[in-house]
Amino acid sequence: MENIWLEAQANLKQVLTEQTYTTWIEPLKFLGATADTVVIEVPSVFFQKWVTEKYLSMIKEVLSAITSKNYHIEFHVADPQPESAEPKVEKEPKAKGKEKDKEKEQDKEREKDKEPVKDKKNDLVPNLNSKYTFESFVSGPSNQFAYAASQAVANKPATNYNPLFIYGGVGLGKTHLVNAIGNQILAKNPKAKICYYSSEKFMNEMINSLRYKKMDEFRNKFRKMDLLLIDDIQFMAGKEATQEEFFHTFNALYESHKQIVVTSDKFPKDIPGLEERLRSRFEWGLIADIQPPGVETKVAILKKKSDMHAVNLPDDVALFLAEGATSNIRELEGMLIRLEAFASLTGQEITLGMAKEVMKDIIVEKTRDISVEMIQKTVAEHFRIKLSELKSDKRIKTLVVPRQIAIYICRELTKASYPEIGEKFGGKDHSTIIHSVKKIEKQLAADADLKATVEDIKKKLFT
Ligand SMILES: Nc1ncnc2c1ncn2[C@@H]1O[C@H](COP(=O)(O)OP(=O)(O)OP(=O)(O)O)[C@@H](O)[C@H]1O
Repeated sequence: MENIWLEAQANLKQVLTEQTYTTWIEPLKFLGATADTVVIEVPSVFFQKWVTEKYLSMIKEVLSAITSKNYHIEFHVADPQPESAEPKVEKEPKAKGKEKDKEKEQDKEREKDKEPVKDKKNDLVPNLNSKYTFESFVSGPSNQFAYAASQAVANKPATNYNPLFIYGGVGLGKTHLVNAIGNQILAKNPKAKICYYSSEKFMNEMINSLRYKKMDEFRNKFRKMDLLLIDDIQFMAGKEATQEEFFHTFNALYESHKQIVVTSDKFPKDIPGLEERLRSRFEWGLIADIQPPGVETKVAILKKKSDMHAVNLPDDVALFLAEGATSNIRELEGMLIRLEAFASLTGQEITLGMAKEVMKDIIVEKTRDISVEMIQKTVAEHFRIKLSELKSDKRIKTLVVPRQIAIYICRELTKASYPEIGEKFGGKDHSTIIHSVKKIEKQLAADADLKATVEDIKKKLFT
């Protein structure tokens, strides 16, 4: 059994980054095994908690791939002192104030493995994520404005677009773009003083500086920057003292012609609790948005990421993932990594069948959450018609087509039966529902506009 454990570790080494492997998996020691349990020694309680949370399911998967058996894992703590032997993991490059999905947590964990750019000539090591570059960013219609603006700023900082304000929904690439600006400027000028901060980190550091009477140090640090990147400014909303401090930092940098880049999940005017004077300053420069990506851009991102991981991702699989995912690219990446891990752990090529199997919980769960009512509301809004009209029996074309589309999507994305759908569409007979579904199915094969409309509505449902 010990050999099996060593093989499992070797397999995990293939799929985890080197740092994750050496930090979390290598220190795990095989102690013994019974018929259904493997006993593993972990250095500390903290270690055990972390490995259980992050890697236990993966360890079990690998063991079961090797032995075709499902083992329990029992941890034995070598040093039961809580928190001792806590491995030194690079700190999270950005702290967030909001709870995000599990996928994001896993993603954050992976991000911790990424080396910050280190430069000995620079007294302040820029805490940029070196993997977030323009080269690794896929531009498409949804993000090309923000992409071009970021490149312009990176090429000529503090010239035309100062500040640059990038806004967009969760996981759409804002952090990636601001880091890309920093990385490009740093590549050209390794002495450039660059600082990437989440607004939460800015606030926490300010509070600490106040507490330990180090405000001068805090202020000077920011005010000597050539480039200040502040991520997720919306978290400063309602925090008056932080906004006040940031306002002065902003002015000092702006007046000395230093570049400021800010990101947010909303347009400045739509951030409640953001002071007017900051809002108006954000509007002095350029405001660029990132919209949710279309399926083509999602496919391109998947292809790029899989190429970067040197993994062959067939086109049909990329399309399957792109269509099944929401617009959150972090979630899309999570799916890809899961698939790549599965393929690597089982030694198989990635195929559509495998992807469907591996993603079945993720993609089905999502479809299960969609209700007939949600579909009706989304379709009615999309076509700007009343909900009552959508459900009615009126036979005018502007109502019939949306109604049939809504019925088709209900059949595709919910578990509702034909009679149940009929019931929710004003008590229609199930044969009417079948007719609508068939009609749209047939037209979809030939009508690209209809296909785009259905895609668009589905995208809205998943966003
Ligand atoms: N166009 C893109 N090309 C390649 N990768 C992308 C693209 N957009 C996003 N990503 C990837 O998706 C992940 C999430 O992106 P990022 O963290 O930049 O999103 P965000 O908009 O800052 O999210 P949040 O709202 O949570 O702050 C990152 O790993 C990033 O590399």
